[in-house]
Amino acid sequence: MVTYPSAKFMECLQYASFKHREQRRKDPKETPYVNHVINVSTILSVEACITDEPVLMAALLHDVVEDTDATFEDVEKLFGADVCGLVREVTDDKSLEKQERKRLQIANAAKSSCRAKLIKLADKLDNLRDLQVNTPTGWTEERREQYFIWAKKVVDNLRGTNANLELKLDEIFHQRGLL
Ligand SMILES: Nc1nc2c(ncn2[C@@H]2O[C@H](COP(=O)(O)OP(=O)(O)O)[C@@H](OP(=O)(O)OP(=O)(O)O)[C@H]2O)c(=O)[nH]1
Ligand SMILES: [Mn+2]
Repeated sequence: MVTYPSAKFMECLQYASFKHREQRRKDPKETPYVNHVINVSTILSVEACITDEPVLMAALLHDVVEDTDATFEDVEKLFGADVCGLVREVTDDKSLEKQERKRLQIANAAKSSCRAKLIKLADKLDNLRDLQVNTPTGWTEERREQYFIWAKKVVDNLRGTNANLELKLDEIFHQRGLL
């Protein structure tokens, strides 16, 4: 018998909330970081109607290796090779310089699998929704504007993946005068 949500999905949620427990977002209210990864998984489930469970799980884990002490080995052992492969695809190499990481996000977007592209689209949608209402602490207007411009370059390389998510992103780019 299949029951929803699955035990594996719940374990994923618990693991992500534990690993990100001390991190906060950069918004003035210092939202717990885990809210972002929950948003990304929820966008995929509710707004994009994705039922591919490893994708929804990888969405919960998409920043766990990049931003906590978790390793790909941990993720593979706990959640399997499929979920781990997706997390790998969406993880930036933090040892690289920021400019190079930003350049690689644009270049790698085009080469990603369809399932990884879904996660990246939802990730950017959540970050941009947040940026529409908040300026992260310490950011100038110019930096916020540059993020929208860069995010559009990433999204342009993710197109043809999910019409609904792309429409919602395009509404934001339109509002910012980028489309
Ligand atoms: N909009 C927004 N972003 C926040 C907030 N707190 C943290 N972030 C993260 O900040 C990143 C953008 O900041 P940058 O200065 O451009 O990049 P950096 O953190 O990698 O140095 C986003 O990462 P990214 O690489 O675009 O994506 P990802 O790391 O989420 O996968 C986003 O996840 C917040 O309150 N609002
Ligand atoms: Mn993210």
